[in-house]
Amino acid sequence: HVSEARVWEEAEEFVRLFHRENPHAGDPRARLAAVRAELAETGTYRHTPEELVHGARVAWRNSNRCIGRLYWNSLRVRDRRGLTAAEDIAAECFEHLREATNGGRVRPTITVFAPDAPGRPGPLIWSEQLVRYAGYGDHPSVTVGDARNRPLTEALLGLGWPGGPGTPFDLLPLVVQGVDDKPRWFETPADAVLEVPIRHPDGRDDWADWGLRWHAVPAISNMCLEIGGIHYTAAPFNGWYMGTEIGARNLADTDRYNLLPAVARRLGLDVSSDRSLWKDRALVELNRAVLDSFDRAGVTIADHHTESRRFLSHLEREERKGREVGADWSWIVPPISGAATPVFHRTYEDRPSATAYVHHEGAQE
Ligand code: HEM
Ligand SMILES: N=C(Nc1cccc(CNC[C@@H]2CCCN2)c1)c1cccs1
Repeated sequence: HVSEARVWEEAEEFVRLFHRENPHAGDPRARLAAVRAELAETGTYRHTPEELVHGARVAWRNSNRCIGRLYWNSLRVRDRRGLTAAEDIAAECFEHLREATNGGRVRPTITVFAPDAPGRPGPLIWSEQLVRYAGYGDHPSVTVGDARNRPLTEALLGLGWPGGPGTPFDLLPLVVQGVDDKPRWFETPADAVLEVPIRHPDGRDDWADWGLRWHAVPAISNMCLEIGGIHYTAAPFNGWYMGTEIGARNLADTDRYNLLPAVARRLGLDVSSDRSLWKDRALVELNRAVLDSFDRAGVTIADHHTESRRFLSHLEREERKGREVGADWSWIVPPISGAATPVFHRTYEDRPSATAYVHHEGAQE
């Protein structure tokens, strides 16, 4: 809950930033007076379309945990602030996926739905991402699918979803809570989700029979976009994947698909002792498989070396523009080969910003 005085403080800071970074917008004083009046009268204020676009881009530029910020100023913004009903929001989320996927040439995009307003909380998307795989099983160590999504899968079954065929990659429906509404679920249309089969680059021992796959577009849907004191509670955004997210975390973590032992066995590695570094060798091969499979499928994906170099270019360019870049070292450094990437060999200031993507209070993260 934000007090009106706090909203004005952040609104003023944002409007001044907007006019400073967009000189064609002219003198900020008239806009500041209008915002102040609207706030006094209604307890909130509406961003102009241009302010919304710039605010969403600045929030990305301020995301301290994001290594991919070089292209912050080319984010595509889909303004859907008029939508408040769950079915309309779900439909636009699926259209977002189609547009962002773009046949494999992934385009960083955000869709902004109605914000919080006094006495009228904004809509919420319960799903962490627009595309999620089911996690079935009531015992922690025995899961079919993505164990991270066991709570969402349970919630869906509780909402009447019949469940999928029971494969390790069943697509979960999207869960949306419209304004003054209960949460509802919507099956994801097949034409909105592009998936990539993961096979070994050398095709040595055929992994095809394994049935490994991952979806092409990462789209975070459970964060809140805060711009100048206004909270856009449902504003799904996507970029492209960095290979390590899939190969070193989603498919490798013991509380996810936990595939390192199986990969090692298929590679004939000695898994009897840590000293053989079998986990490390399995990680490299799995990450090579992810990058090669996405490349063959013509789907945009970044490797952690290239993305690290881009991030340092971003730091240099922001420095030249007189802006400081905040970053969270523990999230920026990739989960494999850390010291082999340039982002490892320096420190960062992890300073907060008012215009940012934040986790809803009380969220699991
Ligand atoms: C264009 C390609 C992009 C790449 C390669 C990229 C890469 C990443 C990676 C690897 C992470 C860490 C994720 C994890 O470890 O779970 C991350 C975090 C993040 N990214 Fe980016 N990103 C991109 C675009 C974007 C865009 C378009 C936005 C928003 C408009 C964004 C906002 C964020 C935020 C807010 C986080 C932190 C999430 C959290 O706190 O849980 N990124 N990014
Ligand atoms: N490439 C991406 N990855 C990403 C970005 C933000 C957040 C996340 C999900 N983070 C949570 C996971 C789960 C545990 C540790 N990481 C992924 C993007 C997603 C949306 C825009 S870029």
